[in-house]
Amino acid sequence: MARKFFVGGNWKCNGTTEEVKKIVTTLNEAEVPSHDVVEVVVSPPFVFLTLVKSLLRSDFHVASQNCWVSKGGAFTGEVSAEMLVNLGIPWVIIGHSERRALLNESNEFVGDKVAYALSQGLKVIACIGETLEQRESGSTMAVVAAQTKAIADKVTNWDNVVLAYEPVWAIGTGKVATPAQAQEVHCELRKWLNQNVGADIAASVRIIYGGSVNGANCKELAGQPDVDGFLVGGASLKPEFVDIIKSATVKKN
Ligand SMILES: O=C[C@H](O)COP(=O)(O)O
Repeated sequence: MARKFFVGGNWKCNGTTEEVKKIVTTLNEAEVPSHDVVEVVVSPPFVFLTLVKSLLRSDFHVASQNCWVSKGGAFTGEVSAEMLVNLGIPWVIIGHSERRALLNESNEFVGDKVAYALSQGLKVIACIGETLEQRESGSTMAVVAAQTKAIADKVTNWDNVVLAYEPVWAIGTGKVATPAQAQEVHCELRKWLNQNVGADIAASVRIIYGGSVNGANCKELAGQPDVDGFLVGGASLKPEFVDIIKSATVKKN
């Protein structure tokens, strides 16, 4: 089954109203491959979600950067999956390494969040990835398999899940994984899904790469057979995000 290329832009905790409008204008004016070729989702901070949704071209979609693990209620500062659905926000990023590291989100908590968001009808970009120490000690696959298992334990239908492999050592550091490093982990993840979840799911789930992706390195990464797109941080705030979207055409060549 062909996996449609997916490009996500994670704006993280950045932007003013004016800056957000400027980024959206750039995206709206960009000539990019059609929606048949690439799916584009941008993820502004909560406070800008409705503004971006109202201004953004209709072939691109928006994602929240997080949501609460269960039904809303007395959880000060949190935003529930129900609220995102109510606002017409189709996607949510869950388990980003910044939340795992800074807010102590465990594998199990991330798995619960993914399952709850899916149960409410959201589509999920689920993030996994190893630290530099874990990579250097040779435990990359054990770490990402455990993170994926915590999701697989709670999820039966993977139709609305995109798996984002984001090695922590590559995030915001300018040290992008080499195409071979990315391909190796993506391929192993697909094998893990094949053995532990099912052949159809392994073949159809999109595994995207994140970590210092930019306009210069995206094409070579996109050329790897198991790299189905990107989750972009810093470069998604810049015009070069358009070049990253265009790298989807590498799959057609
Ligand atoms: O979610 C995106 C990743 O954290 C990558 O961020 P980056 O492109 O700034 O390295």
